[in-house]
Amino acid sequence: MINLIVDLNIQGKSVLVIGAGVEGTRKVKALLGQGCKSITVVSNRFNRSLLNLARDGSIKLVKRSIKDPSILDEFEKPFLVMAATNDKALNRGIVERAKSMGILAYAADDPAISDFIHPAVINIHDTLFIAISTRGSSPAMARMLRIKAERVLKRLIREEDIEMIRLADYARSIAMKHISDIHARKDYIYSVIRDREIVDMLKGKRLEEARARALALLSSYGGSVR
Ligand SMILES: C[C@@]1(CC(=O)O)c2cc3[nH]c(cc4nc(cc5[nH]c(cc(n2)[C@H]1CCC(=O)O)[C@@](C)(CC(=O)O)[C@@H]5CCC(=O)O)C(CC(=O)O)=C4CCC(=O)O)c(CCC(=O)O)c3CC(=O)O
Ligand SMILES: NC(=O)C1=CN([C@@H]2O[C@H](COP(=O)(O)OP(=O)(O)OC[C@H]3O[C@@H](n4cnc5c(N)ncnc54)[C@H](O)[C@@H]3O)[C@@H](O)[C@H]2O)C=CC1
Repeated sequence: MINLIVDLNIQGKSVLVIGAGVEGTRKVKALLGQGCKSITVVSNRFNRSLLNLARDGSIKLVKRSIKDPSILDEFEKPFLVMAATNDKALNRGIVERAKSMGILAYAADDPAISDFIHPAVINIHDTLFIAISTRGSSPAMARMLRIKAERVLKRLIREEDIEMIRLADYARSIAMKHISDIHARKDYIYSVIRDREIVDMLKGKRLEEARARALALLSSYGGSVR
């Protein structure tokens, strides 16, 4: 299997999750922080944690014993369908039907037919995300290597690197407006992230000073902000 690793943006999109057991619940929880327009869960039973999420309005539950993939026709066309029942044939049928309707589709038990799989993710301060995928060969190894890599990466990637990501985000948004040449913008960004003074300021948590220095560097690349 060959997959293109991407970082999927589902903000403002509607998602339909089918099957609300252990995996379905995990998928719903992963979707919660993604700013989806709606998360609808269809299943013949629901656990306490999903019932609570439905009560506070975070998700919508539809209790239904599903016979076949035509269940999809009963809903407004979502952006993404995630099949997570423990019935492999049903999951496969749902994915096939969703695909034929032009909907992005995933089955928790079938990486070969899914449009994507979930890698193991190292989340560093909600700013840097490192994905580890074995492309379906061994989820357990993806998890184990995630834990191993986490120990090393959390030492290697320091707080000032994370602060630098935030500063570079600020610097490049300014550069987009004030430096017209793309090559000059690139040189400018590298001058910011390699600047010893800025690195020291970030280490010392002097964030305002670091921003000011980043702004001052603009003038050497044809831009200036008054
Ligand atoms: C294809 C994929 C589809 C997808 O879900 O996207 C998939 C499929 C399946 N997983 C199964 C089992 C397990 N999954 C885990 C754990 C994780 N599974 C994840 C991803 C993926 N799992 C995708 C491939 C990713 C890749 O290859 O790299 C992780 C990385 C990310 C996440 O899910 O968030 C997360 C770790 C997160 C973390 O800790 O960092 C464990 C370990 C444990 O629980 O301790 C086990 C038991 C041991 C084992 O089987 O390895 C089975 C049932 C097999 C059966 O019936 O026996 C299937 C179905 C099948 O393969 O048919
Ligand atoms: N992606 C991953 O990391 C993993 C995937 N899996 C796979 O995910 C699948 C689901 O596993 P679990 O969540 O542990 O199972 P589960 O038994 O906890 O949940 C299945 C859910 O689907 C519902 N369901 C089943 N048939 C239905 C129907 N016809 N109509 C309505 N609802 C129906 C059940 O009521 C239940 O809520 C399995 O096929 C398993 O192989 C399992 C472990 C990890």
